[in-house]
Amino acid sequence: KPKETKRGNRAASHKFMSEPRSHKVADGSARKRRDIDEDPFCDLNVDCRIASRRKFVDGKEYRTQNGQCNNLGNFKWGMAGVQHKRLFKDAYDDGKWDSRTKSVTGTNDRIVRLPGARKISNAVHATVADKPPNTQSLSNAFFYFVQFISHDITKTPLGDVPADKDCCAGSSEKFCMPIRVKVTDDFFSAGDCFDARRSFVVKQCDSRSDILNQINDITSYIDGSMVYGSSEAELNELRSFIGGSLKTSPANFMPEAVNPTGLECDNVNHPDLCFLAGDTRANQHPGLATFHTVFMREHNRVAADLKSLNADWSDEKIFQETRRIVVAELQHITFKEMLPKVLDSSYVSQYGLSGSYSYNKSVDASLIQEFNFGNRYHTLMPAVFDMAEFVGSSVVNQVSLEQENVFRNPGFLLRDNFRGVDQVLLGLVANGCPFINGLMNDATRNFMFIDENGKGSDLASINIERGREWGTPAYYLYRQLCGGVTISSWTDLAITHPADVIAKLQSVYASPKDVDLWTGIVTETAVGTSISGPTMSCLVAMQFANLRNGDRFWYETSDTNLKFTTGQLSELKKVTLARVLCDNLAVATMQNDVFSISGPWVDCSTISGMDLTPWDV
Ligand code: HEM
Ligand SMILES: [Ca+2]
Repeated sequence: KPKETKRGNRAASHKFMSEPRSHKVADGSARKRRDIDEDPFCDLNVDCRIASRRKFVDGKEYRTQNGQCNNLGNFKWGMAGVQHKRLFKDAYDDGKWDSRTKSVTGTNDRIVRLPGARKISNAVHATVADKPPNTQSLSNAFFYFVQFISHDITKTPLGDVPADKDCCAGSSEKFCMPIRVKVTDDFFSAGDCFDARRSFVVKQCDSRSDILNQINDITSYIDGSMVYGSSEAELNELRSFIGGSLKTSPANFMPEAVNPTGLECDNVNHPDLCFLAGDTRANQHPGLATFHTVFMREHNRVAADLKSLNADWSDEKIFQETRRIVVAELQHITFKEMLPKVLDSSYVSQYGLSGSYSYNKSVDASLIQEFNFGNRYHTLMPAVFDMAEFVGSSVVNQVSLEQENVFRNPGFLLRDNFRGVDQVLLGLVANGCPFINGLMNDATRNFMFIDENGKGSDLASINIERGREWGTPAYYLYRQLCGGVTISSWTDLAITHPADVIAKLQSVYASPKDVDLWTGIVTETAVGTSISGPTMSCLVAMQFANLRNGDRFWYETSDTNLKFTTGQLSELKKVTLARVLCDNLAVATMQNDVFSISGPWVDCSTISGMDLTPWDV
């Protein structure tokens, strides 16, 4: 049973990020991140007409593992390892890579610096009491599923800092990004420091410039890369090579990692269990790890059914067909169940997220760096983590834990003789996530990833500093781009931000044009019953539209070589997350809509799902 501990006190200097894995360049070799600044993709020209660049099994085409040649004219669009795109020119101080630090109120002769990240975090994002529940009845299952899908889309690797170099002690290592606490507050003392690192970077391909850009470690397409990995090598570690299935550990859990380095399993209270998934962040939280477990099981469930329908299929054929089905389920659930709660229906229709699909080969699905901030829904983080069980016909919380004891602690899934995963899921569906506003609970603002001294870190400060070190321009430009609104005075924010928030922003920033993108968008008032303000909605909708329209393998494709049959597609469209959960967990009762806590709980047998008979070919 995992140990449960108490909150600790303050941080002095604390390493909280996982170690980077070596960056795999296109030729398959691995080089240390700190040695690279050329982008190996810039001069690479892959001709997608060559069959070996794509993936064929028995003459049928499937997605490549790293996303290569999804777009036949531009092999690297949406592929793992490619640069993030920018909507605007960078805002680096030197136009190349120096973090954005200057206020617009300064001049060349008299530079005014932006307020420190922790200062903004304290003034704008701090909660005095735990946040009230949201008014939309959104469940914690919603929160962790949004994270699960976000981990299909973006993962920005960090640069490497040698273990003997201490960024907080003033090391001049290239990728050091110490975030310093300048004034003593309720949790930290002046002089404390979050030992963060800058993201890994490569030179922009345009040879006239030395501008450095961040890259995506994973495929941006919604292709289940968090389940299957973003390279053949990662996938090979996960496959059993028997009957198309994925490896498991006892009681049908994900396999345990041989080498847990960099896999976010280092909670000081339970460091000895670490699952291996397609994404390195799977162990970050038991809620997230539960979805990883469910979709690994779903893969194996579907693979077993396909094998019994088609006894002559090879392991490879069953594997690829199953992956294709599971990816279709993920795409369907994301667009039919998740996005309508993330975005107001006006954005869903304006960006064509619900209409009929037609592939557009000129759409680049690679990650838009500003979406990365738009999609950091960290302000919805629940203060506590509940595990629940059925008692009679009601779901009752059994264990309630402080989040910081749960982070990076996947052992909860095995609790109670392996019933933990079911209890986590019931807890996620039965309990609501907090109100949507720019405030963060202490768990992520003060106690994230505590070390043995109970010392944690501040995700709000990190998100703000991350935007600056990426040279992401300030919020006001995106408000202009997305809403056509020019921000020149504080009152111009009144359309999007409540008065008390504007006052908080004004208490730290010298100008409304200084407001950092993440801070600006998470403090916007959400549109309708969604969880996103107008600028956030626009950034999120833009990326999801690209992920759909720019994906040649989208599950609704009508391409004769790639499409599902009409019978298959109509079965796939019956899938709901509730059904997937019923099929893969030891629960007999579920809500039809697991993203809402408003119920009712119904017998799993009444929740319809897909019938695989149309795959009997
Ligand atoms: C269990 C709760 C969560 C924890 C502990 C957590 C923690 C973190 C951390 C430590 C980072 C890296 C920050 C940086 O160095 O820049 C991060 C990034 C991110 N988070 Fe979360 N997060 C959580 C939930 C979520 C949720 C619900 C979403 C919703 C979509 C989300 C979206 C993102 C995104 C998009 C990034 C940037 C990913 C990248 O490209 O590297 N997170 N999160
Ligand atoms: Ca992906």
